[in-house]
Amino acid sequence: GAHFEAKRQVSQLRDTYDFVIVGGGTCGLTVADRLTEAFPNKTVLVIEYGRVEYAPGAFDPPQTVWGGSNPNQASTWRFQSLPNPNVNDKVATVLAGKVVGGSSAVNGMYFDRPSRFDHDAWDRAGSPEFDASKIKWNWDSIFPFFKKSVTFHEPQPEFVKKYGYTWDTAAFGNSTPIHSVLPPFLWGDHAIVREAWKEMGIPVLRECAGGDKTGLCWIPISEHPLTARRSHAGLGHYADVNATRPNYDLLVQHQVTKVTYPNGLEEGPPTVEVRSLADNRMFNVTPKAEVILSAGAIFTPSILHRSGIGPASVLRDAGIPLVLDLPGVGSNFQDHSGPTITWNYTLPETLPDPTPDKMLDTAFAAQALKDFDAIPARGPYTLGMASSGIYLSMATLSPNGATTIVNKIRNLVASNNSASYLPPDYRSSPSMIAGYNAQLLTLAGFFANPSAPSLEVPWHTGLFLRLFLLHPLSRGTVRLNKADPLEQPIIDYRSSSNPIDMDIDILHTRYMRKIINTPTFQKLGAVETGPGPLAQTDEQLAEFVKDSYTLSFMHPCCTAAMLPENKGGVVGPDLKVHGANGLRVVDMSVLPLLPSAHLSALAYAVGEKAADIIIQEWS
Ligand SMILES: Cc1cc2nc3c(=O)[nH]c(=O)nc-3n(C[C@H](O)[C@H](O)[C@H](O)COP(=O)(O)OP(=O)(O)OC[C@H]3O[C@@H](n4cnc5c(N)ncnc54)[C@H](O)[C@@H]3O)c2cc1C
Repeated sequence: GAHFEAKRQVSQLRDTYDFVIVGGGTCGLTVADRLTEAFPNKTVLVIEYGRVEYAPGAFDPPQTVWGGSNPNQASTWRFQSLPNPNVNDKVATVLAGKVVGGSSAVNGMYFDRPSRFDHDAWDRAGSPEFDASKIKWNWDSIFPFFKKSVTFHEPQPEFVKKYGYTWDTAAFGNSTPIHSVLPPFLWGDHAIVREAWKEMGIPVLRECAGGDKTGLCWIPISEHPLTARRSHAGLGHYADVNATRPNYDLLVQHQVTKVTYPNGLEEGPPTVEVRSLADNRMFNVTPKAEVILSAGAIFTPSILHRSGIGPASVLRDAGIPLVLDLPGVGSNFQDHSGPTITWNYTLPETLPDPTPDKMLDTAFAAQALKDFDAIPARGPYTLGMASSGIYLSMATLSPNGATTIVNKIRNLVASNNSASYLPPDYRSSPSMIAGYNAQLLTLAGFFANPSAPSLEVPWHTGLFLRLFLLHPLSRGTVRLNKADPLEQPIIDYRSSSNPIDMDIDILHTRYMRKIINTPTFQKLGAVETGPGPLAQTDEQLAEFVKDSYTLSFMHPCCTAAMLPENKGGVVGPDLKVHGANGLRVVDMSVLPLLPSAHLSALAYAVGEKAADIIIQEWS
């Protein structure tokens, strides 16, 4: 099922649809699958910008196993942000899938889940306004949908023995053609860093997908257990189900430009304006039931902006007539980011075999290809971007540091000064300021909580560790490009615009560099190269952080947040846009806060829960 055809082209569109889903990505196809399954008599149209493509995995041949991004990757958007003045004017590069399957078809396949605290915070952030809603997004309410959203395949006993894999099947539902595995191969040095982490006192956890994840985790990757080829939404939620769903239509290579309310916002669902990429022809589709925006955290706010739904001042500036003033649209932008520490082993001959440089050996590389094409597949090409990760709370890795940071955040809120760190174009919005203050207090609570992670470090192979700032305090924006509003929006990360983020990055660096002194690293003659032994003061470490900073780990989110309107929210717990009838958002825009995990497992779970909400409403 790796290659598949779009079922219906534009000439075959039906006269009417019940649901129109904008964006055939991770969330959009999950919802489409569930709606067409639950409602055989209702029709669903998914409109997708990209096309149907084979989507290779993170290391699908013929590329080398250690080199950069996959040259065979399915189509992606590549966005360049504005420069970030607080990080040496660096520009973030952020990708997103432009293909059926969306970002699940191009991502690194690392398949971790957030912690229970992330989800419990969503409910708290919506309180008291959302308290009356029957729909909850706390951990207990979303966990069943995490389980439902993936089929986990237990590793073969030989690999359990070889690598020491552990897991808990109770965390998985195993009823969906979205697959995850612990890979049948790890590079020799994978065990080195795991061992060093244990020596640092980091607890080893049996399973991290059940809500509790402060410790050292095995992380599954999203691929098929037999072929080791990428498992993604375009396969699991379209190709694998579509033959039995005459009510499921997919229209590829079409861009949704905007939604309109010809009879006013009360009279939904809106009309969807569509542009054919082949000939620029424009046409409209008006569903009977709902429009669901699932274009991702960068394009969903752009569609809303073009529709006149967004911050009044921003729309005025862009020359777009205001339909609905919602300051949160394209605001509250967040992404994971962080510095990278590096080292050398001065006794490299003692590293356990095999190491990735073996791929330069013709016989080893040829065998790797053969192993990848075997059933079940084996060897280095079965890997995703990482298979282990640590998730540590600030209160554990630096109790004093955490107290200082928590106090700084609380003082910032108490002194009414937090707005000065917000983007200028929403600094004066009372709802955005109220929402930001509530978020800051929630994050202070995370940092004080010994069980809520603040730092993630995923691990694969090599001589570097990337230190993910899981909960940034800085907020950015996604705004229309006035020169060409149909193309890429202007993305402003504003990284470290709240200086406390830099304090946290420094604290994470100070902690993680201790790995060099562990017995395992010392046995290998490990020498720190970044930050390097000369960097000791906060000022020196700040320079290191800026120099080595990755501004985006490709997890843009939160630009149409599930929050009350008076806290800068765009959607309610039912995912309906505040004040706009028949319009929902279901994608990574709706997160109020970045979670302590990469986003794809969460995107599937949000899609599953959203589908459940919609099904209940229309049953
Ligand atoms: C390179 C990369 C690496 C990543 N690595 C990981 C990882 O290892 N692990 C992990 O968990 N997460 C990872 N992520 C993040 C994760 O995959 C995404 O956050 C998640 O898949 C987003 O899901 P979504 O449904 O919000 O959006 P998407 O899956 O991106 O779907 C949006 C869809 O909307 C379509 N679209 C956009 N605009 C329009 C329009 N106007 N009209 C019609 N269609 C439109 C797009 O083409 C796309 O198909 C990575 C992401 C990227 C890009």
